Amino acid sequence: MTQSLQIFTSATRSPGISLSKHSLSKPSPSTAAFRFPLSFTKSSIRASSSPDSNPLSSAFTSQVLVSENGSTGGGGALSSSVTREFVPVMSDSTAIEVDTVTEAELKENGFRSTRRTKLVCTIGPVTCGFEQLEALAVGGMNVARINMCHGTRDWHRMVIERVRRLNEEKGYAVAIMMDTEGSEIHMGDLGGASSAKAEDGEIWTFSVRAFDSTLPERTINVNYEGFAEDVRVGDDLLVDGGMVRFEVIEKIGPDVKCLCTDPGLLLPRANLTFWRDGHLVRERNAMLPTISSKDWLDIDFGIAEGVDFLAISFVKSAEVIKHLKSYIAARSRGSDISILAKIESLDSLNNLEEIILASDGAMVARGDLGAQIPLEQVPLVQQKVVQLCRQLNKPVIVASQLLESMIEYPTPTRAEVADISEAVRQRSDALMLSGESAMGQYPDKALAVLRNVSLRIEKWWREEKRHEPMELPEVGSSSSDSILEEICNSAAKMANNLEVDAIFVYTKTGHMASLLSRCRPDCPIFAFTETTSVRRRLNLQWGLIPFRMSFSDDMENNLNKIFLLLKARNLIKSGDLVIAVSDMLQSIQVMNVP
Ligand SMILES: Nc1ncnc2c1ncn2[C@@H]1O[C@H](COP(=O)(O)OP(=O)(O)O)[C@@H](O)[C@H]1O
Ligand SMILES: C=C(OP(=O)(O)O)C(=O)O
Ligand SMILES: [K+]
Ligand SMILES: [Mg+2]
Repeated sequence: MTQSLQIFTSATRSPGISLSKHSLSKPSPSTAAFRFPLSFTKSSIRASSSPDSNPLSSAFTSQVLVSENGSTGGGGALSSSVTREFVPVMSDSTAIEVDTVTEAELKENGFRSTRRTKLVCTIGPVTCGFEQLEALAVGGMNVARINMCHGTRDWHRMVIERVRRLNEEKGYAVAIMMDTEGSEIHMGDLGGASSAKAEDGEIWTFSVRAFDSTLPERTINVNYEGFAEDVRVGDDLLVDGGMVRFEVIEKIGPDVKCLCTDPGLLLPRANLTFWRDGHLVRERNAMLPTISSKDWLDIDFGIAEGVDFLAISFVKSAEVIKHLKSYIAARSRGSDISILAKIESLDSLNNLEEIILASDGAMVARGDLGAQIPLEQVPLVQQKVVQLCRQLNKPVIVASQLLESMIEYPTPTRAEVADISEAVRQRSDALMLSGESAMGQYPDKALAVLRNVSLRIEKWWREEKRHEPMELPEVGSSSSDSILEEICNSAAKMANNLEVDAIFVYTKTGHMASLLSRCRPDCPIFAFTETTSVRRRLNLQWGLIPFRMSFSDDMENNLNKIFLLLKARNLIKSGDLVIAVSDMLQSIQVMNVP
């Protein structure tokens, strides 16, 4: 039986919202009398509905319209007049696109076991091959990140093409994130070396000179012309936020002589910050534009290549995000690139809420963040950003050094596992690998650690019923937004109380799926959407399993079709309990799969 709660609003919406009971299915005595007792248990619902009494079971003989391009359309799908274009739905299970890894996971272990936390992998020299990309996709990579700090545009184009091919040929929906270089101060390329070791007591030269051929020994190129002018003797120079530390001892024209005080490995294009009297010197950085001229060219490249996400480095204010959004809107109408703000500078912390509100999501970029604020504050900032993003309904990624030791070693440290657990426990949308997958020795093992720790913590969370209440303020401004939000909040609550197997959501733009994801329900959320790009973008959000298929405005049709398609692929079975919501119809339906 289908039990539905439908919300009717008057044409003007203003005179108030009336809640009313209504069934989309044939009226039956039980649905008409339906009230929602929250003490209902899953078994009591199961016991009260038998497949035979389900009006939906008649749909098994129905047929759907398949248009010339192979997509299905719903108009009149249940009508009995069958024309040449109609083909039986039972043979049309390919009309739904779902991630091959998720499909295998669902078949093997059922709904409860699917991973809710999404995984982002930075692609670099060790993972740019087709087979290596495929291995990451098999291992659960939801988003591939390319970092414009490194590599040529041709190299990035090649990676994008390979990910696309992987999606097309092998049925994945790996999204692509392009991360800008940003215009902070960083070192040059180390003359082609993959790293250089700086030892305690050594004197190194940091220079803004352009060296034509090979770099002199113990010399580092700096990208920022004002560098030699700005630093002072006695300043501390931190590479990558303190991985290696120098003290400025002498300035000679464009060269700055520095004494190594904390030895370590220098990596190409590593970030540089300088500190004076215990404070970050940032006057000059504040003058640098967030989006450099090179970044603008990279952004044009990203738009042309159709990347799904643009992650903007060193965001200082909401204005830069708004400016970028209008730039993209003007350049490519109808573009649906999501803009993620990287929270990695002091300025971003001062304008946090505005920045997140202006963006489509955020990244806690702990690498550079740890170079700008005392390290012991980084976990607090992480907690705050993750929480704020969820409240504002923006996906959030926790990034950098999650498994740093696995660049070199095949197993993580206990501390790294604890760090990942904490990010999962905070219920961040996604975790990210950087050097571990870009240039480490064990990219697949690192990904497996993220996957296994996520699964374990999520399972523990559900078993212990640890619903940490979080106030979810209204994010929309119109009354129809409020209705959608209430529907999602209620549907998620009902799903937990009734222990349903899955929530189904039909969403054109992905918005309603993200509102459900924000509630972090116990069960997975099957998000059905019509466009491939929305499907890829939903892949970054917690708990969503995005499917692509076409659907009509008729929810009953859509549900029938989905049940048939999913059953044909053994992804659901009769008796599974689902809640269905849609942004086309303001209703919540609870039903057993016929
Ligand atoms: N496209 C690339 N080409 C070469 N090396 C790369 C590439 N992307 C990443 N790497 C390597 O992986 C390391 C970690 O990547 P990431 O964290 O994204 O950059 P960064 O260390 O500059 O913040 C980089 O320092 C670099 O050595
Ligand atoms: C993710 C980060 O940015 P990038 O790797 O581009 O420096 C970071 O700083 O943590
Ligand atoms: K970057
Ligand atoms: Mg950074």
